[in-house]
Amino acid sequence: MSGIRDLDATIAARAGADPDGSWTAKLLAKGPEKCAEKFGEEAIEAIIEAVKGDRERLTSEAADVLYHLLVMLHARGVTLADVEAELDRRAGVSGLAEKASRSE
Ligand SMILES: N=c1c2ncn([C@@H]3O[C@H](COP(=O)(O)OP(=O)(O)OP(=O)(O)O)[C@@H](O)[C@H]3O)c2ncn1[C@@H]1O[C@H](COP(=O)(O)O)[C@@H](O)[C@H]1O
Repeated sequence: MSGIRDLDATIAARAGADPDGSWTAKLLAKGPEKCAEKFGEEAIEAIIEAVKGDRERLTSEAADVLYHLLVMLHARGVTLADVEAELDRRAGVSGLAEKASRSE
């Protein structure tokens, strides 16, 4: 998934760029709430394509979702490394076992 790391680095680099020349800079300049709103919109569009079963459209919307997720995380100072550390923490723990431990 080096593509995601490259994209994350691009987003970080664009953060201080001129909003007139970068969608990322423009979105970040609008604040974390707007970034979260856009992420929500893109997630809904992906849900619609998943329900419809359009593989090509779902792939495209999934790319939008990942991009907007990274922008939203950046807006709140959460790094991809933070998320990867959380994923690593969960690795090897069954989701069923984790759920059971929460309901005790
Ligand atoms: N992956 C993306 C990416 N995915 C989606 N988008 C943009 O996200 C926007 C969302 O589209 P919408 O139709 O929902 O938004 P809109 O209707 O144009 O805007 P609103 O009316 O909702 O405000 C579009 O303008 C897309 O171009 C992206 N913009 C940038 N990237 C990546 O970020 C890099 C840097 O981009 P810039 O910051 O623009 O230089 C690019 O090279 C890409 O790798």
